[in-house]
Amino acid sequence: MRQAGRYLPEFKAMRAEHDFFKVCQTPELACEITLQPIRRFELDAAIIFSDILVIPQALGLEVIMVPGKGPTFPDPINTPEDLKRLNESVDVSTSLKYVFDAITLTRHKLEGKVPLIGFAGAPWTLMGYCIEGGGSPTHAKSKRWLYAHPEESHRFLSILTRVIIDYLIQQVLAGAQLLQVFDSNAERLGYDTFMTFALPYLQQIASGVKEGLKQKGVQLVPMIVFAKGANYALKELSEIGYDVVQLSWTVRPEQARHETTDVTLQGNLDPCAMYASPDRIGELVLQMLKEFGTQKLIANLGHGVYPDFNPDHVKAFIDAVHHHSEQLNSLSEDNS
Ligand SMILES: Cc1c2[nH]c(c1CCC(=O)O)Cc1[nH]c(c(CCC(=O)O)c1C)Cc1[nH]c(c(CCC(=O)O)c1C)Cc1[nH]c(c(CCC(=O)O)c1C)C2
Repeated sequence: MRQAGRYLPEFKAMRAEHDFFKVCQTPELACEITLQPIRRFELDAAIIFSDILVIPQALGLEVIMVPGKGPTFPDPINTPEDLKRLNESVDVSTSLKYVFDAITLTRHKLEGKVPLIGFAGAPWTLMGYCIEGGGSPTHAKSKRWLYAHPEESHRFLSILTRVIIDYLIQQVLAGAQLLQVFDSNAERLGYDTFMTFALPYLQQIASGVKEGLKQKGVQLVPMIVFAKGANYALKELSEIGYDVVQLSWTVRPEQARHETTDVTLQGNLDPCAMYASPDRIGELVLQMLKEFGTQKLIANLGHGVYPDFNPDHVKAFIDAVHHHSEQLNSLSEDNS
């Protein structure tokens, strides 16, 4: 959940010297940034430093990081005709080799201390960025495609799905021990559009990655799905082959437990809770752990950290998770 980026002074110092995508493309730098939060905090896992937009880049689209604005496509996909611009036969093993090298290097440097998470953007979210040309408050341009060009939308989503599956398989071969798929723009969809244009592709990714790893004789890794804000489809999300469902802060833990079957949940404290005092953060963590229960839970925020978070408050969150979960676990052992 963006644990490395933006709010850490050591990250800001690195970014003052290097362009964002240059850092992603330089394994030594990406590895160093991945390790920064691990050195500072008692985290239980590391997430490789990269971005979901490296896939559109691999497909041939230009993406630049504009200071104060975020990732920007100077020449986005406007019409179905523009799909011809995509390099559909891209070989990710060469074009995204820098990610795999960063993963392998980071695995070595972690020396088994914590597992390393790899990730990719989901098809709907990546399609959204390619069409909007960057972030958007409504996603009206990309949603327009779903209604005005449904067939071409499916074609676009299928192209992305194939590349994502290949990319995730190769992350595991390079050393990733868990995989997270980010459908951050799911919150823009409703039940029907999500079931038509997002869920089937998320399902194909889970089954495609597992099948691909089996064929290569490689041990499967747990997979996490994050369809941000898709609280209308929690049941469905828990039934499409992922081991973990990440939740945004907009759903009650009790409701999520009730609606999902047999998956681990991940989340879901409001990231803005990091603006509270460290003591208050501790209370909120305890409440969250009580509501979820400490088993089948990966305690986390409900979305990524913001640039102006105080690292001491992030530390308060992480330490409170360990402290309160140990206490709750020992209480339940005493009772059994
Ligand atoms: C997992 C991850 C992501 N980005 C980054 C990581 C690396 C992990 C880490 O920082 O610890 C670095 C990562 N990516 C970015 C930054 C900030 C760049 C900087 O230093 O200026 C960092 C640290 C840039 C970025 N990249 C993106 C945005 C959002 C733009 C928008 O919609 O308005 C932004 C601002 C796209 C993006 N990127 C990502 C997502 C999915 C998660 C989420 O919903 O937050 C999304 C939607 C995923």
